[in-house]
Amino acid sequence: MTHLRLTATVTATAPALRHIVSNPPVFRSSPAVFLCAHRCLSTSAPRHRREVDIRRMRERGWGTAYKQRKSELEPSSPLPPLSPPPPPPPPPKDGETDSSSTIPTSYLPPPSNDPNQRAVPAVAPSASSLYHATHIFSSRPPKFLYSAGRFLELPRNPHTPEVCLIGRSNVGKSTLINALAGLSGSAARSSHGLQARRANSAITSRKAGCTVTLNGYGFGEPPAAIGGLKREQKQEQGEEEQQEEEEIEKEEKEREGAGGKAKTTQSGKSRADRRQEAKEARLRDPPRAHALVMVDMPGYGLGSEVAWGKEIQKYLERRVMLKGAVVLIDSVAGIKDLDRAVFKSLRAAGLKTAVVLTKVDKLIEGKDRERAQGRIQEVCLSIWNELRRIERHSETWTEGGENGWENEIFVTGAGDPKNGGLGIEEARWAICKMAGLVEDTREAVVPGLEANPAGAAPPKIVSFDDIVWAPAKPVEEKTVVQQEPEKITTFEGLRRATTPKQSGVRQKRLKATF
Ligand SMILES: Nc1nc2c(ncn2[C@@H]2O[C@H](COP(=O)(O)OP(=O)(O)OP(=O)(O)O)[C@@H](O)[C@H]2O)c(=O)[nH]1
Ligand SMILES: [Mg+2]
Repeated sequence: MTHLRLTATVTATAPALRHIVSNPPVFRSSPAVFLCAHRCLSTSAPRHRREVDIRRMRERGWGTAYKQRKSELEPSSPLPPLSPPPPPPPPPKDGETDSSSTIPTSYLPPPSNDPNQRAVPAVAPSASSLYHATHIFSSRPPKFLYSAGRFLELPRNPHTPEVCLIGRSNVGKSTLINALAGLSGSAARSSHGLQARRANSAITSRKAGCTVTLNGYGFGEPPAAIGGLKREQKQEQGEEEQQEEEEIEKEEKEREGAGGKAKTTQSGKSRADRRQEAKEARLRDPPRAHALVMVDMPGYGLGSEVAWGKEIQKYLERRVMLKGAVVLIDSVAGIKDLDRAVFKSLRAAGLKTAVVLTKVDKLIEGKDRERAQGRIQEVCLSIWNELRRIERHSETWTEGGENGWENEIFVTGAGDPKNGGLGIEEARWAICKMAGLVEDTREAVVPGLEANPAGAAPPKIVSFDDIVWAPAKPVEEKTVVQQEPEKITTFEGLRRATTPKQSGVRQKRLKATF
């Protein structure tokens, strides 16, 4: 009786549940609802658990929240369309200030001639590419694929791009995986035990050394051309293969009957043998089921083991579909010796590398925006300095190189209980870009130079014949008189003034043509 009632409840609510699960950003404000919906849909969850979940969701008024959202979004489709991108979140009301929203989520190195040498906030990716990346991560719940203690225990992956998260123990790798999957701050960080495994989430812990194996998680739908073939297409493909095999068998029988030998290749195998091998390989490797595989690694440092390091090294060097590594650095602790060693390993493996700062919410908490940003910029600068130093010993692992390191550093607060989700959309985008799933369509902008200053009229385009040429100006000689040196009041200022560049007592005559 209970079973029947439960089945009926789940069936009746399934479209709504699926809608909630496929729209995590929309339901981010109600993480409990999202988690419960996620668990209810998971067939592996025990019956009593699902019933409790549904009851809890009702208590939390999920029905009202769902109905409101449903009327705002497209009612018939379980997934929102890919374009146009969703509207940006509404601006905060007067008096309601959210410090995290004002912190830029990615930084670029300063130009070499910048005297301040401060990290420069990067231009945000386009709304549609951000949306595309979010769609890959949250169009359906993640799937826990494997847990391998050794490199040789890893299942084969001949087709799906893989990106791994690597960092010191307790830096927040597993929490970031959960946040990428759409869990809000507190749900992402308090994902423990069997319950987390059942919900296909990564297990997190306050204790260092929680993750001890390489754990793979599948995200998103596979592209239709590779893994997501429709049933008719698959049937057609199967029929063609069968026909071909039959023809080969027939040919060989005829040859054998005529006293000839079966046609063999240089390796001594007949075409039929090779075809058989290929068929077996196809059966061994299931078709592509995801757009992307994320691998959560055991952390290095506190609570780690030497053997893990060896297996990770093998993984970085030999995994065929590994498209890149995301190195996580704790924004409070900054870069450490072990991180430097890992950058060197990535250089040796010739692997594309990106850096993500974690736990930025801790920096923001209780500090004003300027101070928090100053600290973030400091950490970014120390990371770039380190990367540039390590890069000197390689010709290929270079700044911005195809198999080098990304100079854009992303900042996140994946486990922030208050403002969970800080920088997560951008981190998703960076990972998808690494895996070749989205493109960077941003134009390179020189910091400090706006492409089109606000209020300026766009330039008028005229034909070549209509161009009115200005009369040539006579070349004039200009005397540039340098300003009087400023008054030195500090010891630091005195030291600077003694350098030949800034002494500034001589007048220079410069000949300039305009
Ligand atoms: N405040 C805050 N805490 C975080 C954040 N990310 C992770 N944490 C906390 O940091 C601790 C470690 O997080 P994990 O995700 O388990 O770290 P890990 O890197 O997977 O650790 P290992 O598996 O031991 O290597 C947990 O207590 C999290 O709650 C964050 O963005 N903000
Ligand atoms: Mg972990």
